[in-house]
Amino acid sequence: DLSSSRSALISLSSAVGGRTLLWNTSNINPCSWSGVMCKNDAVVGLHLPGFSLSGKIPNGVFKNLTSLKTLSLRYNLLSGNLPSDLGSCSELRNVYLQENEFDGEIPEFFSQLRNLVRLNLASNNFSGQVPVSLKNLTRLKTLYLQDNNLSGVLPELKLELDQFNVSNNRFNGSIPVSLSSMPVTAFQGNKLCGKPLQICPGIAAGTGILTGDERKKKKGLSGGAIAGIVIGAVVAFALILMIIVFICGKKKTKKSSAVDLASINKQLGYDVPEEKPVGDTESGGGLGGGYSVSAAAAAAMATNGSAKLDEVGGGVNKKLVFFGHGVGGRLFDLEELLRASAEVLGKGTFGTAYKAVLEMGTVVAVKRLKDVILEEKEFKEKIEVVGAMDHEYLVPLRAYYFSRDEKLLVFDYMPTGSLSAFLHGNKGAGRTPLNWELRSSIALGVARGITYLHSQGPNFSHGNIKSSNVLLTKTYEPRVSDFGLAQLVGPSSTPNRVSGYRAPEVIDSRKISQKADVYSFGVLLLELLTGKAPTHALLNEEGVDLPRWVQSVVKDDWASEVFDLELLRYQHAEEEMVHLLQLAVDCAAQYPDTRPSMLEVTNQIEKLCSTSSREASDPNSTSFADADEVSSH
Ligand SMILES: Nc1ncnc2c1ncn2[C@@H]1O[C@H](COP(=O)(O)OP(=O)(O)OP(=O)(O)O)[C@@H](O)[C@H]1O
Repeated sequence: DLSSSRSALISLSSAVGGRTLLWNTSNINPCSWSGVMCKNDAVVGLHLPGFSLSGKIPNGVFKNLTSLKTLSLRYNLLSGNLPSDLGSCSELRNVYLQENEFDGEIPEFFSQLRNLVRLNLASNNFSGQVPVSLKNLTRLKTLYLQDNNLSGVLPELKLELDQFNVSNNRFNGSIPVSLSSMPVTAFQGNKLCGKPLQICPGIAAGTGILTGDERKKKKGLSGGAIAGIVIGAVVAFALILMIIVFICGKKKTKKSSAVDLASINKQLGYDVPEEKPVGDTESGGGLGGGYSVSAAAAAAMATNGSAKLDEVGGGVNKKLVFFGHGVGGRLFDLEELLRASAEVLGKGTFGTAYKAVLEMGTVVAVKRLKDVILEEKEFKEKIEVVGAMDHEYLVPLRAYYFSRDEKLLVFDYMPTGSLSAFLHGNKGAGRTPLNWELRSSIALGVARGITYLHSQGPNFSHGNIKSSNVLLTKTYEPRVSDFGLAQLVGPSSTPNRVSGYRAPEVIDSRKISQKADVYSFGVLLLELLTGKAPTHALLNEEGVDLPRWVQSVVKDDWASEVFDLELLRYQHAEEEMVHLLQLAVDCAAQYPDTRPSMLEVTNQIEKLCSTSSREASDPNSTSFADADEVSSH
């Protein structure tokens, strides 16, 4: 009953401390305490991830919490053995104990928790063997044991697991057949062999698989082993050869990208002297990346006047066509653009993007389009529509250039890079963490930008919404880029790789409906909340996309289990996070008709952001403890 659960939680709190010390224990109803979830007057969930808990969990806590369905104590500093009375929580479905310092063996009692679906014991100090009795857990879908000190042979559990990982332990022997379809990464960092890793030495074809123990008994090298070693040596040699070839190949491609802008000059009719790879010369513009146009090429261009330009494209006077007032109020000509020192920013679906630093320090991003199949007139019409878009949260297209051989687009340069790089790039020291306020304001800005595009008419859509197309200003304000480009290029350039953002109904990526944009935006929101890239290798190996992964976790668990680790410390905002998560899931609905419109989405995010800023500025809710109580309902 609730009162015994209450005293159990109080004894837990006094043993492990952390943020459970903020529990208002004078309140006789523990269901209002942060992280405690109740249903029908029973505690069914205990969610204390990243709560700064430390020390040992005393015995006797869990025998008074037998209705628990979910136990999440991940990312704490809990140590010692798991208390044996945890085995009495027979309703448990989800157990998240990863990233602690628990030690001892994996208790046998887990095998009595017949409802277990997810068991995550990763990144602890567990040792000993994996109990064979886990095979009784017929509902188990997730078994994560990586980064422990477990040893021995992996037992044949014969479970239908979706997620499995035992990497970085001390297991040996052969991998059981029922686990052979798991990815290689699930087993790395052990002394294991057999599918999906290399075949175990000493197995003659058809003789079946030996366990580690059996193999130890076999002395000497069998014919198979010798053959294995020989084949291994040959393969290793071939690999080294391939790596050498690959590295040489890479060097070459670097060289060619180094003079990309110079080669544009050539095509435009300039006399470009023999190119020198910039990596070898001094990069004149002083750009760290060093992909500058060689100084000699620039000099040659400077002496060649715009007369030469007239010859390109059949005598039509080709120049940069500007929209509005140029970049930072400055207009420049093609020559100046081509003279600029340039640095490759990256290759995208529609071509390569460069950063170009012009005279007087003006910086622009230039996109060199490939595979444009449109005639000039049609291209002009379409690009003028893009150029006419004018909104705070869009990256403005400043100018374009069209000739038979070259199509260039000039945008404002965004110094902080893309949201994608920020979310998934370097997470090390020196990086500004993306806190909840930043993430929600980025979500709002992007939503406003897309809503603006959609408001131009029913046929207006972005067509390629993803986190690498959300660029950030110095103050981390978002700017949506790349809108309308999918319509300019031929089918070969349309993003056909499984991107994770594309709505299921989309067949032709040049024709993306507004509702398909909404889907992509939903995936982008999920990415912001979970910190997981929709193209995340782990997700893909499991054949699950981000929306389905989130839905499965939310359905049989608590929504907050999906949030990015970095967001865990903003628990005062959990209610808003859960709201945004729900909105994201709605956007990424399977059927277009059930998705909200971008305008509705923007309105909802606006509401959500205004509540959180109101709370933050409300003097009555400044105390962390109070804020916490509010969010736990
Ligand atoms: N205006 C800009 N300012 C700063 N960086 C930019 C700008 N435009 C693009 N980039 C960066 O250049 C790189 C390549 O961009 P690009 O848009 O060509 O490809 P993408 O976004 O990866 O894919 P796609 O072509 O499908 O949109 C990206 O990393 C992007 O962050």
